[in-house]
Amino acid sequence: MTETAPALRLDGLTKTYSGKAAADHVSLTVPAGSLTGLVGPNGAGKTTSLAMTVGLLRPDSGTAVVHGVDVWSAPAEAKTMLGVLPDGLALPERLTGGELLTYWALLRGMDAAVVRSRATELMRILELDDAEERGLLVIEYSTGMRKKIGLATALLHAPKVLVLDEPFEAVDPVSARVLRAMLLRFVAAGGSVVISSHVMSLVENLCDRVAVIADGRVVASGPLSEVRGEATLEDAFVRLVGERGVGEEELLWLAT
Ligand SMILES: Nc1ncnc2c1ncn2[C@@H]1O[C@H](COP(=O)(O)OP(=O)(O)OP(=O)(O)O)[C@@H](O)[C@H]1O
Repeated sequence: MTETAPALRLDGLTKTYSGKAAADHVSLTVPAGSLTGLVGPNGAGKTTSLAMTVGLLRPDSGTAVVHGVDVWSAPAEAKTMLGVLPDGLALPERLTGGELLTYWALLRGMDAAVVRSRATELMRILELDDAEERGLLVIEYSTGMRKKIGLATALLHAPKVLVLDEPFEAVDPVSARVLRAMLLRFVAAGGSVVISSHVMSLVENLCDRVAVIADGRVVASGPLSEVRGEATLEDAFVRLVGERGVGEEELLWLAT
């Protein structure tokens, strides 16, 4: 690990499905201590890029390096530094949240007492403690609760870099505030975060850097103020990715 290295350096990450590039030479630097928002239209390549970044999807070409460690040539070392919330996280469902966290952490070789105390604290802060007391299984969780337990698994081993695919999706406003505070605390303590999101106001309020991806390519990246300029992030986003309205002659049948 190199202390002066950026938290993440993506260089030319490319993934092609049936001749079409889902990610097309995606390059991005995430400075240590920053909170970066990754935004882009549906199907732009955000999930594909993040999955290649954290070692879940093998790139056709390109590299992903976390604090100087190549994710694909030194995966074990890289993954100790990464906390990941993947898209559509498949969780073992016949466990309570607490059991899931314990199982996850013991697989990572963590000390059982440390796991117990961190899991209890995380579940209390994320308001999953009540469900745990009732013995609720993850299969019985709501969508937002599943997102929260997924986040807890990402945080449990105290990573240096969090890569979170749509962490705020389906999370209620009170929990979203808690999550924001947790991420800001994480960054203040020297961690680095990348989140993907479709909620421009959230990215604008939370992130200090932003990357816009469209059609598999990074079309803008840098400090939030530079990417959005004088406009709002939403306006800058629409300008960068193109606008699509509903024509006067379209969907007329909806009004009949
Ligand atoms: N396993 C796959 N097989 C074939 N095509 C895929 C596969 N995974 C992703 N794609 C395609 O790659 C493109 C990028 O998908 P991706 O999920 O990365 O987009 P996204 O930006 O995360 O979208 P969203 O905002 O809707 O979640 C899409 O056209 C998608 O259909």
